[in-house]
Amino acid sequence: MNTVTVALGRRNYKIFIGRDLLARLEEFLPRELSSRCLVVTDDNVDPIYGQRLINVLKSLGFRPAKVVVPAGEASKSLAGAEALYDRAFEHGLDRRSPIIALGGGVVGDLAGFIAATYMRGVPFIQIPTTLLAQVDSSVGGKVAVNHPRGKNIIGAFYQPSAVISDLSLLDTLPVREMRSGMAEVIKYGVIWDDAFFQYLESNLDAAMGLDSRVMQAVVARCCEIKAGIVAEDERESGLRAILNYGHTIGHAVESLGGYHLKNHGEAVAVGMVMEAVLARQMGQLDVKELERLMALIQKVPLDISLPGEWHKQQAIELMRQDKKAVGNEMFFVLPECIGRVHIKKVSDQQLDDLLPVE
Ligand SMILES: NC(=O)c1ccc[n+]([C@@H]2O[C@H](COP(=O)([O-])OP(=O)(O)OC[C@H]3O[C@@H](n4cnc5c(N)ncnc54)[C@H](O)[C@@H]3O)[C@@H](O)[C@H]2O)c1
Ligand SMILES: O=C(O)C(=O)C[C@@H](O)[C@H](O)[C@H](O)COP(=O)(O)O
Ligand SMILES: [Zn+2]
Repeated sequence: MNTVTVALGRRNYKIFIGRDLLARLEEFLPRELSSRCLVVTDDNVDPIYGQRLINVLKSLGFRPAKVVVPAGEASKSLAGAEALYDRAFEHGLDRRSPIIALGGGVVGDLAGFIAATYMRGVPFIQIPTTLLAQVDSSVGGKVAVNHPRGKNIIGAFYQPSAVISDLSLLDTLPVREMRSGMAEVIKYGVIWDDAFFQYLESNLDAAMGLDSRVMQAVVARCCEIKAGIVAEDERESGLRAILNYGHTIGHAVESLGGYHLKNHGEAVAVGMVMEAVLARQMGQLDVKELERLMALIQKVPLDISLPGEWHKQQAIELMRQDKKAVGNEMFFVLPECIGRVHIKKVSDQQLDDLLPVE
């Protein structure tokens, strides 16, 4: 097992990474929790792991209630949140009652939003069940629901008390979701660590085949990188924005595809390639580095074509709502080489030159 600490002073917490951790839950939970707790999961994960978690919690003396939301991005909404508040009240949760997210990034972001706001904050435990959630969304405290006009618009920075990344939960993950998670894995190589990118170039097949040693190394390295960045800039006043590489375009692609033509990781893969092409057009990225990125993404394989529902002007409007934008000015995370990115203002003309019409 690996343990990674997110160093935030009194709000320090640990990420536990290994196989078969669910059965050892007691070792990882913080002390002084109330017995009543709320498990949030979705209707794909619940039939596979829901009852197992409930049984473990009961064996530890907890009195768990469970909310099962429909799988998919639509559950990450204010309406979805309201149902969870109701359940929290009905079950008599108090300020020491943990909210436990058992699922992918959708469940984690939604449950975290409830934990941040119910009674102005209750303990939050992440048990991520997708690769994407284990390497990214369960770490760092960005919790949110979507607004019809934009993704993650209503949210908070609210850190979990512990993250339990049980790698054996990935055994049942559909291959499409493995590939999607791999996009965010590749992101860490581009923004921070060429050696890790090289490791992926050599070990991608083993990772996709869920080789235990490789998967352990991959999830641990991603968490280490994210933990370091979040510890330095928890609320994204500077450095943390590099975690948003691929997302300015990616979020627009995800939204234009109605959140189903491309899921989050698939859209981020498109965004990473297009933002690398933008860096290249601006004379900042060597063509060989762009080719390395495209080769690794295609090896996953992830499809880097735009969704059928692509409309250039709508995409630009969506990009203007990006949280890195200041007034009318748009900022992008652009690679200089594999392992190093910087944040750069991009003009309307530069964006117009990059994006295809249809
Ligand atoms: N907070 C953050 O820092 C952060 C970072 C990255 C992404 N996100 C958000 O995360 C979301 C995407 O997360 P995701 O890719 O995990 O998607 P997801 O939560 O929708 O899960 C993907 C699919 O896999 C299923 N699933 C989950 N675990 C499974 C398992 N072990 N076995 C079988 N099926 C399983 C789910 O039911 C779902 O159908 C987006 O909303 C994105 O905005 C947040
Ligand atoms: O943790 C971060 O910071 C990230 O940006 C990680 C991203 O992968 C993630 O998709 C995040 O939810 C995007 O946040 P947003 O601020 O662009 O909504
Ligand atoms: Zn992301």
